[in-house]
Amino acid sequence: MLSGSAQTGGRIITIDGAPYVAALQSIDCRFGKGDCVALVGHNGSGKTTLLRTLAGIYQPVTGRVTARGRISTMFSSTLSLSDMETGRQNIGVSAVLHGISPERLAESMGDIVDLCGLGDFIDIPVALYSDGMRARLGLAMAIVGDPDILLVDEAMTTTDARFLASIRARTRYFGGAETVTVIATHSHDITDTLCNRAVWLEHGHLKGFGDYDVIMQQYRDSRDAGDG
Ligand SMILES: Nc1ncnc2c1ncn2[C@@H]1O[C@H](COP(=O)(O)OP(=O)(O)OP(=O)(O)O)[C@@H](O)[C@H]1O
Repeated sequence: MLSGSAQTGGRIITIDGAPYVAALQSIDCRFGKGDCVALVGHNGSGKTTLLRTLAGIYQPVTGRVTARGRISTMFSSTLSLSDMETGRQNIGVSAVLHGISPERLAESMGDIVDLCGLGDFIDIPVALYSDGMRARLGLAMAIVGDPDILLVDEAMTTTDARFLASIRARTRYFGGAETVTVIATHSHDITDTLCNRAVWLEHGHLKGFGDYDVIMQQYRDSRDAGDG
């Protein structure tokens, strides 16, 4: 359903005297329906770059990314909530941006609001929200358009485990049979609960890819040995 392959440097290179980082090299992996994938690795290993490449924000210098289905993202860098608007109004704007008709939004708004679990806060300005509340709203806004592929980063880690369990139980994401979810994070207590696959990056290289428990065991062993 979603596959990526990019060839680049994976090192600091100099062009016309200016330094550049070739952030990913020889990445070759494929995700399918039902996968909830953790991107793991040390700081600067390339997780965010891979996520943005999968989202189409970055184009690989060589190689290609193929995605079948609609992609939606929840990235800390682009969690563009309008602070002076209420949570409900922000959901409305997101629905328009995702091409949802007013009729369809009217039908689903109650469920989305309920999913956020923000109670009365849904109708007050977002400026008054905590980080976790903003993340709850951001995740609801990311899935309002019913995407097939959901890409999320550390922004969602400020939500609590109960909320993520509820999202998993009540939506198609985080392991639902018809969708792909990819999570880039250092919060492995979250991915331990949600993910069935893992991509382990090291200095922009694919160090491991496959079954979550197997790859994470290798990753943790490597860290314990002081390699990661
Ligand atoms: N906007 C940018 N312009 C140029 N290089 C960048 C940019 N963002 C990241 N890089 C470089 O790309 C490499 C991978 O960074 P990336 O943010 O993808 O890593 P990461 O695994 O998400 O890191 P972290 O865990 O610290 O968030 C790093 O070497 C970084 O210096």
